[in-house]
Amino acid sequence: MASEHDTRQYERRQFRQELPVPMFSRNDFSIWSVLKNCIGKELSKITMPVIFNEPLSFLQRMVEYMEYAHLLRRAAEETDPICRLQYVAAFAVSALSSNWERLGKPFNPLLGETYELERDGYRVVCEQVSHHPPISAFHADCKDFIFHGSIHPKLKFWGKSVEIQPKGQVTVELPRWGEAYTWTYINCCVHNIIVGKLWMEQYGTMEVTNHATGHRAVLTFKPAGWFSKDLHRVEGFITDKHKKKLHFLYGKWTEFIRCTDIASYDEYVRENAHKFRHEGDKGKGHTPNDSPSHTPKKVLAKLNSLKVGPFKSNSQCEGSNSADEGCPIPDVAEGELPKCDSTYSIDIPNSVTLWEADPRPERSAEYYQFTLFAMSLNEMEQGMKSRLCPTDCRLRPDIRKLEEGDIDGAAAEKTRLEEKQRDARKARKGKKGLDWAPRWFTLGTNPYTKQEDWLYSGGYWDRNFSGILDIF
Ligand SMILES: CC(C)CCC[C@@H](C)[C@H]1CC[C@H]2[C@@H]3CC=C4C[C@@H](O)CC[C@]4(C)[C@H]3CC[C@]12C
Repeated sequence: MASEHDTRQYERRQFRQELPVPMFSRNDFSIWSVLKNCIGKELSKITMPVIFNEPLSFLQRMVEYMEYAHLLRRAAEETDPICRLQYVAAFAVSALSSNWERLGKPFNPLLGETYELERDGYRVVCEQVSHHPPISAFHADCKDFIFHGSIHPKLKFWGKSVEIQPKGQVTVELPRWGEAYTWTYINCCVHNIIVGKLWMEQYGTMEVTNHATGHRAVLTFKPAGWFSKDLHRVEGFITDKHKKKLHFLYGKWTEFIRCTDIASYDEYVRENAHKFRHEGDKGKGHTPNDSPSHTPKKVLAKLNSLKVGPFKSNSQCEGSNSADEGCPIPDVAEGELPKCDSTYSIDIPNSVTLWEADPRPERSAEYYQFTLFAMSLNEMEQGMKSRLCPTDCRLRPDIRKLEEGDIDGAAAEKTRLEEKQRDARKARKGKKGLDWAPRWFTLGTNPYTKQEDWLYSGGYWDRNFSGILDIF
């Protein structure tokens, strides 16, 4: 199939490859000194110094999901529902790849803030639909697919780590096939808040369901594990509606995802049982040979629970009030950055590569570890300013100032905007008929999952922006 050619048929504009100035070093600043009094709190309620921000709004960060949108177009081209699911699942994994090494905090969107992007034949519109709790909604469409969802990122600070549990769901619709796919977000955790180098991992189980056929891709994102053998690894199965396994998917969310048929997978496991373990190996008599004899009992118990099955996402965190108990990843020594064991690479015969991450731009480290796609998201393109909705993040002065390297200016603007938001809320309070409501989305029910969801009410692209509130 010709998906590469397909993307090429769309107008290829040249976007900026770098930000205006390199970022300020954060080496002289300690996150711990800011957060030490906030253990157990929701991070959305904590004001952090701008130095820990990246010059993007969370709405823009959310749109980074679209970096590999060509996979959805590719899915729509496939005539076999299993192939379509493979590409939708690959898209779901690819959407997380830009998070690798991205440890700056995006700006909290102001209530009513919006973001739009038109690229490669698709367009997307986002809106901050709620402030407390913070909820962001997005809706992307083109002739081949519709992709929409909402995120409420719950950030919990646990002392040594910050745990992020994004609530909400995403839906992909392929109109040509009358199909809808949905899945939910997995958790992520930022380590080494007190000492050492920050690092992030994403873990948990993601179920991509095709509601029309009952096919499912159940993907497990693994915690780093002992000696970081499983750092960034993802694997899982495609099953039919009777839960029969059809294909095996494996890879790393930072690099690639591959797919093989179940027969090749079974054979591979039989021949490589000593080095390749997965949830299905449970009880096959294999003992981990990498648990040092001096490992404390408590840690070993935890290790075993991680080794034998898909990681149970947040159960360890719930109801725990110990600061040390947050993210359940005890295996990497405190303060250390896990190194991936590169000799442990798997390549199963008869595999097809569904997705491969593009390398980061050369000077990415000087620019908040942005991908090329991220570099362009806050760009004010020619002729854009007059057409944009007045609530678009590109017009936010604090983000623009940070992008230009003016930390103090950014901090002052951020404070001003947050005060303005507070004043506006106070002014609305108690005044009948002045209740704030999102402009482009309404709270409804997702027709496929029957869950509460924010659905696009349409009209944004008519570009009639009269009566839009001034939030900046
Ligand atoms: C104290 C400092 C280090 C906090 C920094 C927090 C940063 C790294 C956090 C804040 C909000 C977080 C995001 C919240 C929600 C999502 C959606 C999910 O599908 C992928 C991860 C992603 C995109 C998170 C990535 C990490 C993130 C950007």
